[in-house]
Amino acid sequence: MESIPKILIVDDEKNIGFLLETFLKREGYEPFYVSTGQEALKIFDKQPFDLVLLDIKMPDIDGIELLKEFKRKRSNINVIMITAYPSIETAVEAMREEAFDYINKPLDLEELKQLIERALAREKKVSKTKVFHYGNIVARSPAMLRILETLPKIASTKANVLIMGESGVGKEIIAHAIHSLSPRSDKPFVTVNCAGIPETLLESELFGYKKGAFTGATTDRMGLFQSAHKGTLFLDEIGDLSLTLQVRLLRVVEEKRFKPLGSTQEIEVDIRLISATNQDLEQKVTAGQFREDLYYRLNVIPIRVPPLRERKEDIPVLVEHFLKKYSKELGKEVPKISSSALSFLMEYGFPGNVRELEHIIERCVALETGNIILPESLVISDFKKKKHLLKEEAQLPSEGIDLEKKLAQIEKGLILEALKRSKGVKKEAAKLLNLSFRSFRYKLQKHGLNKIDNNE
Ligand SMILES: Nc1ncnc2c1ncn2[C@@H]1O[C@H](COP(=O)(O)OP(=O)(O)OP(=O)(O)O)[C@@H](O)[C@H]1O
Repeated sequence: MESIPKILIVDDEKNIGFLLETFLKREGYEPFYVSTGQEALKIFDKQPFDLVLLDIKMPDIDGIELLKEFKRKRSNINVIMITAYPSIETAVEAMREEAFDYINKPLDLEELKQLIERALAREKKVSKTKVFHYGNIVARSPAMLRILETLPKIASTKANVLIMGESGVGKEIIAHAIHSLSPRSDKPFVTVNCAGIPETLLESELFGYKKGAFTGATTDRMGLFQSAHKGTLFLDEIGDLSLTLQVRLLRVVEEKRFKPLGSTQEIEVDIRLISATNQDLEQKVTAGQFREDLYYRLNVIPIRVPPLRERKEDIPVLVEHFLKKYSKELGKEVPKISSSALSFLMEYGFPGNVRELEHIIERCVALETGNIILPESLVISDFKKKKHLLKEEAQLPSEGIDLEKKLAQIEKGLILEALKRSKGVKKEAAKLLNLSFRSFRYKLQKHGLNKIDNNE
């Protein structure tokens, strides 16, 4: 079933806003009108709009600034600019900031209708290969897109969510997105890591204590349950929670109230619980290590995040995302990744999932001096790399291969890499490959690369 396209209208002239709202409803869309830039930014974070109609002249935030902000938040959002003062400069600027198009006031509704249809058709065309940007989350794999598309709906309910997946797949970032999309977004998002904290400490962290509850409790302390009141509590590594704490947690989940340690008074809380685990909780339930009743209470909406090796389409977009992120942080120009380095990453198994990829790219950006990332810049533990390369070298598909062709491909790849690294200086490229200039030139010819217009 196709959903009705949601369109955000941003215009300080209320009569135009209402006119557009009525018009779009009549055309079968779901419009949402706001009259200020501030409101627009707020609502944009909460709803998955398909298109934005944006007035270029806004009193509180300039339309172009808003456009930039929308694009920063979701680079693939289609925005049509509305302008009362047609000027080449503003139109050019809007297009430079990647607005879909612009339309002049007084509005020609027929023209607008066609523009909207074109913009939405483009959205549909690219949706199969689109890169999803939500806040800090980027994804392209169908598996992740399916998960991300459900988040606004999940966020609009109060149901508890259990996110399952290996370490580093992005469970916390998803939990955070659910919170930001929810009506609780302006209330706290509190994270608790249930692993590695001794039971008694975790208990006092979660529930807080009264002064004198135990030796060392010199003042009252508010627990995390209370800090998350009206907001979201994210319980990471829930599988590590002791059976005693599971009982206490179950009570809070069921009764929405609890007593801090040493207190006789109950505190009522209104929290949405999102839990995460990298363990097989069902198996823990069977083994008697996790309470079944608690499991069902926490797992009202399950989200299973696949490991990165099962959604390789995400690797290139994540690489690009992290390259930009860390170049910006370090004040460097964004480097490009060579095709050989990218293919290495595409083949790699990422036992540490997205976190591992993020660290690899962070290190690369920090250490890289050139503007192209080569396979050797990827600091993956040597052991893993060697094992991986050996596997690569020894791979022979069951149907066999055309050895000559394969070797020629490898040769061409290495020649291109050498040329890149030597910035096109052929003599240096030849040196990198331990070839005489003559045989290097011969090989360029053989691979049809002799047209490369570079200095020798
Ligand atoms: N789709 C994504 N887009 C951008 N960044 C991501 C994505 N997925 C994960 N990350 C980044 O990878 C790192 C690990 O993600 P996160 O902490 O959410 O994983 P996790 O599954 O909760 O890990 P753990 O089980 O170890 O707690 C974070 O820095 C996060 O920002």
